[in-house]
Amino acid sequence: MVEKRLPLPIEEAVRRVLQEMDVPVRTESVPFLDATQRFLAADLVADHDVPPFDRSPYDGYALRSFDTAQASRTNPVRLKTVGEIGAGTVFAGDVKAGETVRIMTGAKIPNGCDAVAMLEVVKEESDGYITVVRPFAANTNISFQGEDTRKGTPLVKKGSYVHPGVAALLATFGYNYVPVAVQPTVGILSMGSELLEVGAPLTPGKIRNSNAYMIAAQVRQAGGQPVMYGQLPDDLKLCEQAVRNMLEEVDIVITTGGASVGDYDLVPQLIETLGAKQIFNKVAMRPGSVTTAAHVGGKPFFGLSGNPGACFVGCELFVRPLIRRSLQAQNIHLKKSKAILAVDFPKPNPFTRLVRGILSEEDGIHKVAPSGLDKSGSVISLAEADVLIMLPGGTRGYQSGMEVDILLLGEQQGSEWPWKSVAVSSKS
Ligand SMILES: Nc1nc2c(c(=O)[nH]1)N[C@H]1C(S)=C(S)[C@@H](COP(=O)(O)OP(=O)(O)OC[C@H]3O[C@@H](n4cnc5c(N)ncnc54)[C@H](O)[C@@H]3O)O[C@H]1N2
Ligand code: MOO
Ligand SMILES: [Mg+2]
Repeated sequence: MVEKRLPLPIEEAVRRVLQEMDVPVRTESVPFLDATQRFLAADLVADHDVPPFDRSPYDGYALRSFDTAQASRTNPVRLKTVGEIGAGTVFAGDVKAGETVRIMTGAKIPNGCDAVAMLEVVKEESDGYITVVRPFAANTNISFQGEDTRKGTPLVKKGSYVHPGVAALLATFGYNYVPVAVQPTVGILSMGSELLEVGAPLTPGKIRNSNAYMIAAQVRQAGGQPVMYGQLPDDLKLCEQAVRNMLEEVDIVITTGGASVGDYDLVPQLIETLGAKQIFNKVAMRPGSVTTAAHVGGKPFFGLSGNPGACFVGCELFVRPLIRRSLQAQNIHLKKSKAILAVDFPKPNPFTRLVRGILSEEDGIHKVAPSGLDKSGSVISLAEADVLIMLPGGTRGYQSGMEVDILLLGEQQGSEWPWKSVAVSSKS
């Protein structure tokens, strides 16, 4: 008789992973370019005003507004050009009454000037003077020191993802080296006698090991460092030794395959021989119901399903938040949003379904539809999926036009806790 497993609601399973497992938070300082797509390990606070000086937003002439107060078509005002400055050059001295400085975008406003006239609105004379035929109020066309931000302003929080905008701020404030969270190492082992190396030709009964590379990409996207432990046949001794090594060497251990109840499914035996503390071995979700989570002395061990769809979902739901937490990210879970179902799901399912889906927009309405064959064992539908459509388990199906929750894939902002409003069934 096969062991009866007790399925945990997804919310509870995620909660227990975060409660009972830990990945240490470590920080390091890395050269700037290595910090992009990493997570900041310190708050970024402006240590100077931006811009750091009053500057011209246009190519033109810096002048004293007072000089132009009476200027008009019938009363043109002539100003003497006493200098020329481009960005990076500072005009030495003070600009006096009746004088102007030719100034380019980004150059510091010369002392004495309080306005800039764009090149297009002045007449340049051949005798070194310009003529203006309208007044320029004080402060016209000036980008003021500190208008972007003031010294001392908190700008980006510790745990933020270093996207291009954050990179711009880091450079602005002189971060040659950037304090970032150390990427936790995640060991990945594929178990299965049917598995071929990626480079091997197909032979009868065998398939290529796609899960390991999928997980590696997911780990990278989450902010971790994948460590490849290859693939092994369904042999307890070999797999046990490999997992023991992984437990010594990496922060998080992942196996894929053999998580179910079959003759060659080794995860249950591995849990026993390793003396691991099992957190769950069944979750009330499809795919991914056979996901196993355990820890050995606190070190996380995930036995993800061999079915690619189930393996993918298990990694996104359980591994990703652990990685993100060790990076001190603010929102460690997939971002939740809402969309309108574009197809029917008439068959009720006792477990919550997480359907690989494509998000699209039509007349301002966001719609979701499956990205392909939605079987746990299908791999092709993963390629185009940009969301997981959440269909809570229960006794009813879902119809096109209904609003449903979705989890966005490959998105950096994340959700604090996307599970609250999702009803899940605990029926096995
Ligand atoms: N009697 C039952 N059978 C099954 C149950 C069950 O509850 N009772 N659960 C089903 C569910 S749900 C899933 S999901 C799968 C889980 O299977 P395992 O985690 O044990 O994985 P395997 O048996 O090793 O392989 C399943 C499937 O996936 C392919 N696979 C395995 N590894 C890889 C890899 N690295 N890359 C690509 N594909 C992989 C493998 O060839 C199999 O086709 O169990 C159901 N059965
Ligand atoms: O774990 Mo299985 O994926 O429910 O399909
Ligand atoms: Mg199996």
